[in-house]
Amino acid sequence: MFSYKTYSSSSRPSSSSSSSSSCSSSSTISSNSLDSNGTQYDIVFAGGGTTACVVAGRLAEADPTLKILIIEAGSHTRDLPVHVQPARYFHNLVSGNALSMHKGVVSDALGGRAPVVPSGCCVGGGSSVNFAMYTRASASDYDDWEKLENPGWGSKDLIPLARKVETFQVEEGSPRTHGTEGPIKVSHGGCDTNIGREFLQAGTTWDKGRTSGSDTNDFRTINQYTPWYKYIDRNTGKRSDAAHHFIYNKEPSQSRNLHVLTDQRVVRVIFENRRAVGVEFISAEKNPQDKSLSEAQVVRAARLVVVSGGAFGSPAILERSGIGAKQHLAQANVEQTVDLPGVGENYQDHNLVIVPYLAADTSDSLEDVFSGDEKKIAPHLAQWTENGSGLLAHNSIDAGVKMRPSQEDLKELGPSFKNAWKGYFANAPDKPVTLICSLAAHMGAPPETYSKIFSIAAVSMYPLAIGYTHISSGTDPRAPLKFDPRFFENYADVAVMRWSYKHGRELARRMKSYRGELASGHPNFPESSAAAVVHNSSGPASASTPVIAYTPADDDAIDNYLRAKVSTTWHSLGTCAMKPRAAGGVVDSRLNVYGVYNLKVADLSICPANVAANTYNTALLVGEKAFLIIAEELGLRKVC
Ligand SMILES: Cc1cc2nc3c(=O)[nH]c(=O)nc-3n(C[C@H](O)[C@H](O)[C@H](O)COP(=O)(O)OP(=O)(O)OC[C@H]3O[C@@H](n4cnc5c(N)ncnc54)[C@H](O)[C@@H]3O)c2cc1C
Repeated sequence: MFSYKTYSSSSRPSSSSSSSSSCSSSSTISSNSLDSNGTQYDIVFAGGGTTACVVAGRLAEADPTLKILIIEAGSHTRDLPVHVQPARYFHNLVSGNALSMHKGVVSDALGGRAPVVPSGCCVGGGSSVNFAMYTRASASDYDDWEKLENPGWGSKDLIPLARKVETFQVEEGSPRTHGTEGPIKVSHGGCDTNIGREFLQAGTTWDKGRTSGSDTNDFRTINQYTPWYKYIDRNTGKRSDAAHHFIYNKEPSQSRNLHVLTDQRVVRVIFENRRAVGVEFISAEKNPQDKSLSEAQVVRAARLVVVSGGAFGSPAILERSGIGAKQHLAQANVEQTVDLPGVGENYQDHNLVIVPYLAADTSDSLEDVFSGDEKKIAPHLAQWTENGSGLLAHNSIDAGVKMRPSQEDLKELGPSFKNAWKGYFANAPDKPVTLICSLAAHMGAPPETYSKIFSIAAVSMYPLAIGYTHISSGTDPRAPLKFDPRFFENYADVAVMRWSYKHGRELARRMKSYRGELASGHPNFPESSAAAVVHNSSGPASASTPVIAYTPADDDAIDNYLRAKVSTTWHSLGTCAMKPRAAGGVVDSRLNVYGVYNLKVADLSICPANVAANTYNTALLVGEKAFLIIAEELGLRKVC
């Protein structure tokens, strides 16, 4: 077992990160040491990602006397170009810096692959590394949460918080659903691309069953081709993440008692008589000499411990604290203190394929900014530095559609999807089945013969796959997790992606920039098939060109391709679900962990069910709601 060292001003950990040492150390927010006044805080956050930043930042504003500590496994992100310049997200993804990689088990459903699901690992978590795509859930998603005995979590409660959190810098947005004064900025980004415009053009001229509009993010609109907005500040061109907009932006008067300790991993929560009184943590950096993990430290929380480690980190912290299913705890030599079999179960994500198409030389592309070559990036950097515009203030994604199938589409989706449709979608008209968008970019190595590529991404919104994540070590928070997302284990999930691939392909070949298909990024159709890959094309198909006819052999080729290619959408959630304990719940509707006191979970692990959107927005809403709950319990009535 660990020996504890309790923090005092003379026993501070040293920073293990170069990026954190490059941050200003003038305020407690940027330094990497504990409060010199002592070891006890009012509230300690285990994890400093998206949701934690919202809750801690709001609490610090509401009561600057509250002593708050955030312990984050990753490093500081303050003013670092790789985090604040939006298009650098691709670099983060390729380098794996500021990410944790979670490797799943080898799966037959994925053609023998082991899926890898990254999550954010830095101050700001996912919000500081994500693609900055702005989409919002369907109102019925939150209403479904409320029906699971979660009063106060329905759309009528959360939509006002969605307005509160954002400033929508797009003229077309309705003030009924969009905000004008919140810290998180949403805009078109630094420019728009011809690829986005062509996608909208193809959708509205060819796809007669769907409409076009300016905003599909009012929690209700679906089946509409619209511009796709971004978490980018129109005025500065900077990423609108939770770290810079809830933590690093604080005035000294609000941040004196708000402390962020980076590069440290929380091992477990410390209890006295089932009351959470602090956490134990160790350096996040694995030191080969440190076999005993003997340098564990403890910090105390007088009023509350909030576990905010995300869908992977939070269940792991609970399990190492003795909270979970006996079988999983026993395998990691952890003594069970609370029997909560739902911990680490109910893992959910979205399925993604990004399909590449050959593009005309005149097409806009983020290939230079994605290249990582600073010489190619230089002109974009100059423009961004001058006025925050251009492709560096972009994510390549300008347009999309949330798709719900027509009767004809339902035939294509086939019998495997029938029960899902009847049970989940048929009576919820605001729920899309898939989301399709264009990218002025190629998310892979550049091909040898063509320099320009655009892509079409398809994301299924409610995969039936439900996975799990559990600890493999009871003492080492750096040990890999036992993880299986179970992607594609239900054939209906494959059918949804096959339909999405076909629809996206029809759109792509009608876009003005279309010049054919990058064969390595498409199914291996028989050469004689009418569906065979088009190696090059002089231009697009017309709107009236008949759709491609696929044979059963073609469908098999698509299925095999999807099994080989499908990936995470980085939207992990659900592993400490907010629902009744008897139904496998981990937290109640006030985010309290069942069976103990003074312990809450606040992040996307609490989602009891999936949402039809990229998940940053839901993390912001969970943060705003958690703040209201905690503020009320602390008696900060002014803000409630
Ligand atoms: C690559 C990527 C691209 C994405 N793209 C988009 C997008 O374009 N649009 C969108 O809406 N959403 C996107 N998302 C999803 C979205 O960003 C996340 O769903 C959201 O940020 C999750 O918030 P969270 O608070 O639940 O967890 P996180 O933000 O992941 O925060 C959890 C934090 O806890 C820390 N932690 C974990 N365990 C410990 C421990 N033991 N001790 C200390 N710290 C710990 C982690 O390091 C992390 O910083 C993307 C995510 C990723 C990773």
